[in-house]
Amino acid sequence: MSHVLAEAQKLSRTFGKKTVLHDVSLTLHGGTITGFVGANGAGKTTALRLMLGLLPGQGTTLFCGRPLSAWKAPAAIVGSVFGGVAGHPRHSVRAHLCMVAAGAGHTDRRADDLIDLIGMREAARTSLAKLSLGMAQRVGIAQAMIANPRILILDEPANGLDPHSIHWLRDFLRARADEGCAVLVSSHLLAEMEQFADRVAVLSKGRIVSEGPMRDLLSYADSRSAITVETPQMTELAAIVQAHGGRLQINPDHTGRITGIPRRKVGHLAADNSIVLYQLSENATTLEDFYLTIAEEEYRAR
Ligand SMILES: Nc1ncnc2c1ncn2[C@@H]1O[C@H](COP(=O)(O)OP(=O)(O)OP(=O)(O)O)[C@@H](O)[C@H]1O
Repeated sequence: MSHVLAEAQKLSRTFGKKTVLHDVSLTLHGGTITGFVGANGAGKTTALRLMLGLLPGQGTTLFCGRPLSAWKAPAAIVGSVFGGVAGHPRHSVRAHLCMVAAGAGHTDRRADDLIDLIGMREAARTSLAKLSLGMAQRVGIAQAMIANPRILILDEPANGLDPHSIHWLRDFLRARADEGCAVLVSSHLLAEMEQFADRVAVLSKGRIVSEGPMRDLLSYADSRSAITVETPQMTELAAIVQAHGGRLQINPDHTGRITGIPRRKVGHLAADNSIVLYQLSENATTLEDFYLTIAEEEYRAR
C-alpha cells in the first residue's frame, strides 16, 4: 500500500452530556480515495472538523507527519470542502477565485488555472448566486485546491448532485488520487461510495465499526448474500443444499432462501438432480446491505 499522508487517532467529542465521537481513528493513504460512510448524525462532520482543527475535542491528527498547525502553508497540505462555496453572492466565479488566489499569495493566473481544472471556463462570469448546486460544489473544490494540497477532505460532496455532476466529481477525485493525493470523502449514500472509494471506514453512532479495502467489504457482503429460489421440489432441494454445506429456509411466500452456497452452484446442483427451478436469483449485495448488517449487529450487541 502507498504511504500514509494523514493519520487521525482517538478522536472523541462530547456535546453537553452526549458523546458523539468515541476514539475514532482514520488513516489516509496517498493515491487512495477513502470513503467515510455512516447514517445522518453518525458523527462524520464532527470527526472531519476535529481532524482539521475546526472544532476542539480529544485526539490528534497528523498531516504528512505533523499537526496541521505546525505547517507554514497548511493550504498546501490539506484542502477541505464543507458544503458549496461561501462568497459574495454577486461576485462572479472568476472574481471570487481571484480573491481567494490573492489571499493565498497567487496571481489571477492561478484562478484561471483552477477554472480550467473544474471545467467552468464558460461559466466563469456567472455570479455565485446563480450557480447550480453542482457548479457551487465545483467552485468550493477549486477553492480547496488553491495551493494544490496533498490531501483533500470533502464532507458529503455528492449530496444533492445530479448524475452528471456526480460523474464529474468521481472522475475529478480519481484524477487527484492518481496524482498521489489522499482523498477522504464522507457520505451517507453508501451505494455511491461503492463507486468512488478504494477503502472505506464505516461510522455508526460515533464509532468506527469497520475499516478496510472496499473490495474486502464487498466480498464480505457477498458471503452473506442470500439466493431466492422457487421450485415445486423444495424439500428435495433443501436436502441437496444441506448436503453441500448450505442452508435453505422457506419464506412466507413459499419461495426458498439459500445461504452458504454460490448461486451458480445451486443451478448446477438443481440440474444434476433434475430439479425444476422457476426462479433462481441473487439479492444484489451493495455496501448498503453491508452497512445494514453491521448496523443491525451493532444494535443487537447493545
Ligand atoms: N454544535 C453541536 N451541538 C450539539 N450537538 C451537535 C453539534 N454538532 C453536532 N452535534 C450532534 O452530534 C452528532 C453528530 O453530528 P454530525 O453532524 O457530526 O453527524 P454526521 O454524520 O455528519 O451527520 P449529517 O450527515 O446529518 O451531518 C449528532 O447527533 C448531532 O446532533
